[in-house]
Amino acid sequence: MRFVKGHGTENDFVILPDPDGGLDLTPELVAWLCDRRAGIGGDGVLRVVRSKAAGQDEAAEWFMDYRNADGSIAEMCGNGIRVFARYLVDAGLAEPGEWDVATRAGLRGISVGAAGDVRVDMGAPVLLGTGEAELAGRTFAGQGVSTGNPHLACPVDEPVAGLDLSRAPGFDAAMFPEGVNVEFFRFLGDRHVEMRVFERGSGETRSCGTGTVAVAVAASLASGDAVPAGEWTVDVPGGRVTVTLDGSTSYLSGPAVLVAEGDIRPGGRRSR
Ligand SMILES: N[C@@H](CCC[C@H](N)C(=O)O)C(=O)O
Repeated sequence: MRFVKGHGTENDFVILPDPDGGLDLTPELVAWLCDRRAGIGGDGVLRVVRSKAAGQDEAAEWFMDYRNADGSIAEMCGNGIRVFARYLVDAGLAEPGEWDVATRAGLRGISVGAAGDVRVDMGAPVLLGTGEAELAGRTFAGQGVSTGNPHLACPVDEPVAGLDLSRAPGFDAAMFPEGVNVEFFRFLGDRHVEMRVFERGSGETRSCGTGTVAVAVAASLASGDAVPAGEWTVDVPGGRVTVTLDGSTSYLSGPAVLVAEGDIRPGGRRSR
């Protein structure tokens, strides 16, 4: 089985080319692939499959089958879809330009050149109301936002580097019955924030694209904007992305890098 390894602001993925949909991608296989000691290592898996073969929206030729590191399925991945697009162009499966990718959250518009950053139209964020996260005995108020998947974006006054994200934050399961990705963000300047994230199904990661959009929305509201708006610079442990909120949709721009490729030996899986 071939694989490619890539990342977007160090949110890293194992990419599995499976154009005709023949791969039986079990949760156990995903967890092993993402294991940083026994497998290849990654925050998630991107299976690259034709929409037709996956029973998805054929308005887009390709479907991003995204899985979290624990094997669970998520609707959308903002860094993953940019890496997915970079892979398609690199592999000669798509031309540089503008086209859609199908995801479980619907079609997403890609803008990709022959090299460099990739921009994705992330769609219109949906406000989910306010909630609370518990972290290391402290309670943080946050803004719930859906960017195709659920987020709780919590403003803090201190540098985010000092927060203890070694354990999953607590949250209101009645508000987020399917779980939630929790972000903590601090203002650094005019429409400029830093954030850290604890992702549902993957733990703390060095970036989360859908989370950066949720944070931009929450930061805009916290700034007094009646409607989330503006171009936001979001610093994450793995780099920097730009989020643009234009009232009707949102855009995420940032690096998408392929770093390795090779063959997977499923026989290398350890039996417990
Ligand atoms: N890292 C991703 C988000 C991946 C899915 C998330 N963990 C979930 O379960 O919703 C991103 O870049 O958006």
